[in-house]
Parts: sequence; structure tokens; C-alpha cells
Amino acid sequence: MKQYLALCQRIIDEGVWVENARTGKKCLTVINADLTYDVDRGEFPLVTTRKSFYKAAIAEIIGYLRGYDNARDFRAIGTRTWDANANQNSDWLANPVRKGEDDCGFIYGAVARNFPKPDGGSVDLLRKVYDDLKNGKDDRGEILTFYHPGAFHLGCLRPCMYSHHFSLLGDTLYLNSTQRSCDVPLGLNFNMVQVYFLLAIMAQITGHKPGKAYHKIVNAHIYEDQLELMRDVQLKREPFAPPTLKINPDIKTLEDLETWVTVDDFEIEGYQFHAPIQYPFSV
Ligand SMILES: Nc1nc(=O)c2c([nH]1)NC[C@@H]1CN(c3ccc(C(=O)N[C@@H](CCC(=O)O)C(=O)O)cc3)CN21
Ligand SMILES: O=c1ccn([C@H]2C[C@H](O)[C@@H](COP(=O)(O)O)O2)c(=O)[nH]1
Repeated sequence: MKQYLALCQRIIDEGVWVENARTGKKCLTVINADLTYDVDRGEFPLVTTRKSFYKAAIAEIIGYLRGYDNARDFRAIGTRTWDANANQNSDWLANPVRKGEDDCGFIYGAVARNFPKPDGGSVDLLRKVYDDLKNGKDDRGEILTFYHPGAFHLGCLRPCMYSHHFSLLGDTLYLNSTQRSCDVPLGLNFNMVQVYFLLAIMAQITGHKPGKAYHKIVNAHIYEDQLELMRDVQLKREPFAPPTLKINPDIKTLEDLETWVTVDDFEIEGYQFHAPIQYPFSV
């Protein structure tokens, strides 16, 4: 939480205004931030200086792991985060590949679970990483990537947190996640939860202890219409101690995650938070 607030303050102190053509808004921007989550100590990086909807963040990443490609499926598992990008982005609405209401196209997990090979067919990247880790193997390339520059025209948005690289040291699992673009007031609130969650759940279903998760952000920004709320409201509040995430111990395999798991298999203990803040969202 302290590192989150420090990043917000750094953007305000050192950020540079950058025009963004896609949203038509200016963003106060810094380049490069490195966050570390102590998954081994169970410190869940949930924002406490406003109420955070962590179940929606978990639902979103479960949707990625399942390879979802439409906002309806994301809603059914507990998040509305893809509604706007699927249905309100004018470039996407005009794209002939869009399959109608709620379609997101070829994005995130839909790419990773069915990554096209240049010589034909596709690879399921998550299955490869999972099978290797479950067998105690780390070939120094246990990478789940959502990034396929040759397929950007087939989806409503390029992935932001686009790469998750797992490593085994003895029986401890580590994760390095990389994010190219980060909406710090809204998106990062979710992305911190997701990086922690991904290491914790992969450790559980592959039978390892979780170590640290390292989260690299390249372009970290605050949109012009979010600045006042961040500077004058959220940053004036004192953070609380981090809560703990409890994961249903019956989740034992990737198949469990793909089939019966819901957001109610994840609960937090000891979450103290300040009042919600509604930040504007840019499509
Ligand atoms: N501009 C922008 N920022 C993002 O963070 C973002 C995108 N676009 N597009 C793709 C996904 C969608 N994400 C989202 C979308 C909405 C919220 C959001 O509205 N969060 C609210 C309420 C969540 C709830 O009630 O469940 C919040 O206060 O955190 C967060 C992340 C993250 N990504
Ligand atoms: O997980 C996510 C997904 C998206 N974002 C933010 C980062 C940017 O503000 C927009 C994406 O816009 P681009 O023009 O494609 O960079 O969404 C996020 O923070 N986290």
C-alpha cells in the first residue's frame, strides 16, 4: 500500500503531461515503476485509502485464465470491467471482426490459451506453464503472454499487463509480471490484486510455496480528470494495515479453476478501508 501511495505521489511530483490520442485526454505520466508483493508473508496489496472491489479484480483475472473473449462471460463471473471496452469504444464498434454485443475479440486469455503458431495450429501457453510447474520444472521460459502484435486489430484493446513469467527456486514459486500501460487510480487498484492472486493461486494448484511477486510498470499515468480526486482526497488519507487473502483450499488443479471456482472461493480478512471514491473511466 505504501508503494502504491508513493507511486501516486511521484506521478504528481515528477509526472509529465502527455496527450493520449486514443482517449482524447491528457495523462500525467512517469516511466518505470517496480512494485513487490510479499505473497510469502500473506500481505495482500489491497488499496485501503478507498474501498477496493477486489472480487471484481479476481473475477477479471479468472476470466483471463479461462480465455474469455466477451463482456457477458466477465459479468457472469463477477465483473463489469469489460462492458465499456466491448460496447462503447467507437473504433471497435466500427471494426468488421466484432461479433456483436459484448464481443471483446481476440484479447488476453483468448490469445494465451490459443496462441497462433506461424507454422499452423496454436499453443495453450497456460497449460504448458502449469504442466511444467506441476512437474517441478522451470525451463527459464515459463511465460504466460497475452501480447500478440500481429493480432491487435482483432481485439477491442491491447493487453496492458501482458506478461507473467514464473520461476521455481527449490519449492518456492516466483512471479515477474510486466505492464506496458497503467491507469494508476483505477487499473492499478485491480492489477496489484491480480499479480498477488496469480502467484498465490498458481503456487496452490502446482503444489509450491509462494515467494515474491515482482510487478514492473512501464507507463504509469493519472488521467487529467482523475488528478484532483487523487491529489486532494485519496492522498490525504492515512493507509490501514494490509488484509489477508483466504483461498479455498479445495482448489487443487487448473481444471478446478476452469470449471467450478467462483469469486466466493476468495475472502479477505482484516480489511479496513476509507470511503469509496469514484474515479472517471476513459474508454
Ligand atoms: N482507462 C482504462 N483504465 C483501466 O484500468 C482499464 C481500461 N481502461 N480498460 C480495460 C480494463 C478494464 N479495467 C477496469 C475497468 C473499470 C474499473 C472500475 O470501474 N473500477 C471501479 C469499480 C469496480 C466495481 O464496482 O466492481 C473502482 O472503483 O475500482 C476498474 C478497472 C482495467 N482496465
Ligand atoms: O489491466 C489493465 C488494463 C488497462 N489499464 C489501463 C491503462 C490505460 O489507461 C488503458 C489502456 O489504454 P492503452 O491506450 O491501450 O494504453 O487501460 C490498466 O491500467 N490496467
